[in-house]
Amino acid sequence: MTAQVIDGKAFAATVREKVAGHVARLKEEHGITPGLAVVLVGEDPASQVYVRSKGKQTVEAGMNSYEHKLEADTSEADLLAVVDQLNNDPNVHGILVQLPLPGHLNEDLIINSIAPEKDVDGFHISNVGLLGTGQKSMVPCTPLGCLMMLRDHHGSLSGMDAVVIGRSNIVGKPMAQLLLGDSCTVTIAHSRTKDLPEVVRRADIVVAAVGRPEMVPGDWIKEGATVIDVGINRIDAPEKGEGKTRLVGDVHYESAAAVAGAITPVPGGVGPMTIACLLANTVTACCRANGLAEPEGLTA
Ligand SMILES: NC(=O)C1=CN([C@@H]2O[C@H](COP(=O)(O)OP(=O)(O)OC[C@H]3O[C@@H](n4cnc5c(N)ncnc54)[C@H](OP(=O)(O)O)[C@@H]3O)[C@@H](O)[C@H]2O)C=CC1
Ligand SMILES: Nc1nc(=O)c2c([nH]1)NC[C@@H]1CN(c3ccc(C(=O)N[C@@H](CCC(=O)O)C(=O)O)cc3)C=[N+]21
Repeated sequence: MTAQVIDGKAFAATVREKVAGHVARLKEEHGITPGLAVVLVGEDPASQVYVRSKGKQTVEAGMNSYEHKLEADTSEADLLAVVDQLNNDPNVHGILVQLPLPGHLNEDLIINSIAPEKDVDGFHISNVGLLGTGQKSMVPCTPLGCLMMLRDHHGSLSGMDAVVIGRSNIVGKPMAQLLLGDSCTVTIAHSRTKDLPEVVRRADIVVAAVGRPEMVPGDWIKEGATVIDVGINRIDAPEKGEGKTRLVGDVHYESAAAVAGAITPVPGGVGPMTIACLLANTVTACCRANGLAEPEGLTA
């Protein structure tokens, strides 16, 4: 079998189009422009690339983008003050503090200082609790993007065996909650899991969010399974020339695509969906803030 490629890049473009449509309507009918503020502390080059691309897509969707770039040695008090100012700014409907933060800053403290209704990452403990209890919340962008692709491919996920590799707060755990919400039988695997290959072989749906380049080979994948590769790993690519690099996922694409029923590529899979869902969450937050009906199909 050769897997169907799930084109996250194309799917993300359709999500962004829907977002842009809602933004246009909010402007015309209500005179409101949704705004997204992104806070970047320090100069991590990968983070700078993401932040730039988020800002560009925010503006392309017709929304306002506010970028706050702070020095790497910014104090916790100063960062909290920036978040507080954004919490109180009526033009800002979504706030994202780019992670990871420099080591001297307490990530939990900073994330939990964001007003939950503006927490478009869905990382605030209130949103985590709401998601865990099946209540309306802000849903983390990366797992939301994965869920949208899975629903689009399968229709119903009910009764499917899903294995999520990785238990981080930003990907693995919320992904497992969403799959459970769609009535999958969910296993969360991690670095202490015994016989990971056997666990993964049971899965109808595999979500790999490990951060280890090409760790999951094709012979761990059940014939016909759907593989969602969250990993974004930059590795050396001497074949492209000296000092060149390329992006790979956490799944060994070639061998997995030979047995899977469907698979997301890297790049062009989960990454673009993450940003599209960030824009979607911003529109959702803006509608909720203004007591307006929120767009359908843009959240879980
Ligand atoms: N496409 C996108 O938009 C995004 C992509 N990413 C990418 O997704 C990947 C995961 O990110 P994130 O969740 O933040 O990463 P973390 O490092 O926070 O978590 C990694 C998880 O993988 C587990 N793990 C590590 N090694 C193994 C192993 N050998 N076997 C089984 N499990 C293992 C860890 O287990 P333990 O808990 O036991 O240590 C941990 O739970 C990264 O490549 C990241 O770049 C992340 C966010 C967004
Ligand atoms: N508060 C916070 N929220 C995040 O959502 C968040 C974060 N911090 N920190 C970093 C991770 C990573 N992340 C990505 C988003 C898009 C791509 C993406 O669009 N990737 C492209 C390729 C980009 C490239 O070429 O480098 C693709 O996969 O096709 C990747 C990774 C969001 N993150």
